[in-house]
Amino acid sequence: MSDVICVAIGVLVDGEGDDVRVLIAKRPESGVLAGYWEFPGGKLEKDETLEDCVVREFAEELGVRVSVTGCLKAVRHEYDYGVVELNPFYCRWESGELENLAVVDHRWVKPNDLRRYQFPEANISLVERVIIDLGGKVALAS
Ligand SMILES: Nc1nc2c([nH]c(=O)n2[C@@H]2O[C@H](COP(=O)(O)OP(=O)(O)OP(=O)(O)O)[C@@H](O)[C@H]2O)c(=O)[nH]1
Ligand SMILES: [Mg+2]
Repeated sequence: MSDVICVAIGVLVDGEGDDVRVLIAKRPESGVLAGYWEFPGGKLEKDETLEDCVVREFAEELGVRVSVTGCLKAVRHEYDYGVVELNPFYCRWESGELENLAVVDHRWVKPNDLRRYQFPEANISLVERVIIDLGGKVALAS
């Protein structure tokens, strides 16, 4: 089996309660998974921790400094170009203005609206997890 491609991605969260929003970014219209929406991130470099990787990717792709506040369960997915392991982290904004440096668009979306965007197949369970974590509560009958 070929090597697993190790990737760190960040779920940048802003606001709380009914105002909570998550940042998503659109991949370039050419290359792997062209035009899909994603959580910013990228491939782990040599001698780098997953947390350092996600912080570096936000700086490179969107020009902002973030910090890691938590982690989510890793997901493995087999694409035709190889097996990708996504290592997701919750992040918060620290400084800088968002710019589309290596993405073509970005949006702040309500967790429940994440399902309206086309994410890579590997992200499906992660999107559901984020919706639950960020308050996608089910109303309980009393
Ligand atoms: N960034 C990111 N990559 C994802 C997500 N979901 C997912 O399957 N991937 C896959 O993870 C792999 C690596 O991500 P990437 O293309 O962002 O890597 P990168 O920033 O280092 O880009 P580069 O290789 O052009 O330098 C790709 O195969 C991509 O399709 C996601 O939500 N965010
Ligand atoms: Mg990337």
